[in-house]
Amino acid sequence: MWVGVVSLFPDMFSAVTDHGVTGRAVKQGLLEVDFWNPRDYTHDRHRTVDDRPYGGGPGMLMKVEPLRQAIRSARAAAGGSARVIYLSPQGRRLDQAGVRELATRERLILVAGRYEGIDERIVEADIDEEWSIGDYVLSGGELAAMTLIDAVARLVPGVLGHADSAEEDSFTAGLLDCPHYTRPEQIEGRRVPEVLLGGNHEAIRRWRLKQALGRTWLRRPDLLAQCQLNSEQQELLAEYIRENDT
Ligand SMILES: O=C(NCc1ccc(CNCc2ncc[nH]2)cc1)c1csc2nc[nH]c(=O)c12
Repeated sequence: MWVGVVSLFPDMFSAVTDHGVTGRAVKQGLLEVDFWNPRDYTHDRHRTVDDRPYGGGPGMLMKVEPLRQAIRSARAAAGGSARVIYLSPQGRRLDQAGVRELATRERLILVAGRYEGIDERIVEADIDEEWSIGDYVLSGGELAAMTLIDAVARLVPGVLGHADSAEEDSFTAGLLDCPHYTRPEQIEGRRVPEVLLGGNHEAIRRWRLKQALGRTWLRRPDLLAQCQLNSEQQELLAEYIRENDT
C-alpha cells in the first residue's frame, strides 16, 4: 500500500514508519509512506504556512496556496488514482469497518491539518473523504493520520505475521479481547486461571471465547448488539451471565 502524507510535521510519522509492525512493513516494501510539506511550497521570506480567517475570530487557517500545491504534488506522484482524505473533527468517525473500507485502496493521500483547519473550498475541490478518529480535540491531524495508517496497514496482506494474525480471527472479531496471562504463575497471590495451565486446547478455546463474550457484554453491550452469535457463543455468554449477573 502507498500512502502520501501532506503535513507540516512529517517527522512525527517516524512513530509508524520506524517502529513495530508498520516499521517492518515499510522495510519489507509492503507499505510505502511519502511526504509533502506545504512549507516546501512557500516563497516568502518567512515561509508562511498559515493565514488569517475571513470574518475574524481566534486562530488561523492553513494558507491556501502552499497546501494546494502540496496536495497537487502528492496527487501527481500517486498517478491520479489516489483517494484524498482530509483528517478532520468534522469527518466520519473511524471504526474497524471504515478501516476495512480504506484498506481496499491501493493508494491513499492523507491531508493532516493544523491550526483551525483548512479553507472549505479546498475541501470541496481537492478532498474526497473526511475522517475523524473520535470526539476529542487534538492539536492537528497528524496523530489521526498515523492512527489510520497503523490500522489500515495491519490489514495489508503479509504485514501481520502469523504471530499477530490472531487480530482478524473471525472467532472473536467484533468482540473485546479475553484476559491474557504470562509468567510467573502467581503475582502477589493472584494465580493464572487453571484452564490455561493445562493442555486442553478445546477447553482453552472455549474459556477465551466465553471471556471475550462476557467482557463485551459487561463493558460494551453496543458492540455485542452488532454481533450475530452462533449457538456455541450464545451458550457460553448465557453461562457467563449466569455466573456474573450481580
Ligand atoms: O485536525 C484535527 N484536530 C485539530 C483541530 C482541533 C480543534 C479544532 C477547533 N475546532 C473549533 C470548533 N470545534 C467545534 C466548534 N468549534 C480545529 C482543529 C483532527 C483531525 S482528525 C481528528 N480526530 C479527532 N480529533 C481531532 O481533533 C482531529
